[in-house]
Amino acid sequence: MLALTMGEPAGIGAEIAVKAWHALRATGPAFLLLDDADRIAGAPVQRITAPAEARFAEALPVLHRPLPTPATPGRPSVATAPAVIAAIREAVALAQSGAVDGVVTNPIQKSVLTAAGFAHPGHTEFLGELAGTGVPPVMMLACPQLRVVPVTVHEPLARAIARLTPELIVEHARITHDALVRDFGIATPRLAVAGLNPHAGEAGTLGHEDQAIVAPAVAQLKALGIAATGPWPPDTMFTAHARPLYDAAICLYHDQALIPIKTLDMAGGVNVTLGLSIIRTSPDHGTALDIAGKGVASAESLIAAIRLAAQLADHRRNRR
Ligand SMILES: NC(=O)C1=CN([C@@H]2O[C@H](COP(=O)(O)OP(=O)(O)OC[C@H]3O[C@@H](n4cnc5c(N)ncnc54)[C@H](O)[C@@H]3O)[C@@H](O)[C@H]2O)C=CC1
Ligand SMILES: NCC(=O)COP(=O)(O)O
Repeated sequence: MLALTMGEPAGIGAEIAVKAWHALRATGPAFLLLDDADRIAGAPVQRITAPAEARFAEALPVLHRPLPTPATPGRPSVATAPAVIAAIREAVALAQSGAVDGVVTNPIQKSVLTAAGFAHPGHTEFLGELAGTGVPPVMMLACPQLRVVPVTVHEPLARAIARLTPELIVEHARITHDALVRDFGIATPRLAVAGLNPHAGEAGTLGHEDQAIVAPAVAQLKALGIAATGPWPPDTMFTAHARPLYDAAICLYHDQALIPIKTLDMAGGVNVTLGLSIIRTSPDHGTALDIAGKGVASAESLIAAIRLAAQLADHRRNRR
């Protein structure tokens, strides 16, 4: 059993949760939804007070957490932000207590939570606070053809580049390596570290960072016994020819990682947080306010996130 959070109530979260229930009710993985049960349409709802009560094949189990004000599709409100945040907290607590196997989060409207006083750029950092393990929480996006890990995430590009150090790259690569072994069942993960500049700096003629920052990070990783390579020229490392040569690409900034995976497989991509004491996945897309309430949202990425969370939880359990 997994716990699925409501996400932004004015977005597509409830709609794709219902679609995911229809797709998975016969086969699983089973999940419960933390949301206002009164606003769930399109599926039979079972109001539960604890995960163990859920009869997933019969109805969508909902831990009823009423919203203070009805949500209007496409128009997020700061009034619902406390409920959105509380659902994440509660899902994490359920996972920490062992009542559920992991957490799947529906997308949040970050600007609205920020306006309501939420101090984190996104789930990843909040989850690091709630369920950290002494290492930074690391974002991975995964689809069948590719796994990417951005070393810097939600910050202006100029600042992200200024923050790059060999230590930061090594730290993210080590956490990725350990998660690939522990949760993904890959015995000897191969990591490809992206370059920053065109042609990975063209021997220093197109920027110094590849030689000064990325290459030393790769050397440190090799010295640690990790099968790391790079810096890879960023424009060719995501081709069909290159992808089979590594298990995860360590990328230097948000869009270097997310553009290739969303272009390859927006529907099947899953966001996974590495370095937590619990399992957490999420669809790779956002709140899709432009289509909220129209009934046209795809639940494919959410379904992939639910399936992957169950697989990761199984791997972790079996390694104990
Ligand atoms: N894990 C999370 O909580 C995430 C939250 N966000 C947040 O979502 C908000 C909106 O972000 P955007 O950049 O506009 O990205 P978005 O993914 O919400 O939307 C981009 C485009 O993709 C479409 N789209 C997204 N999901 C879809 C689905 N399931 N089915 C069909 N079409 C879909 C939308 O209609 C839109 O045209 C922002 O506040 C952002 O921070 C974005 C990504 C992840
Ligand atoms: N662009 C990816 C993203 O926004 C995911 O953020 P998070 O809420 O999972 O930290």
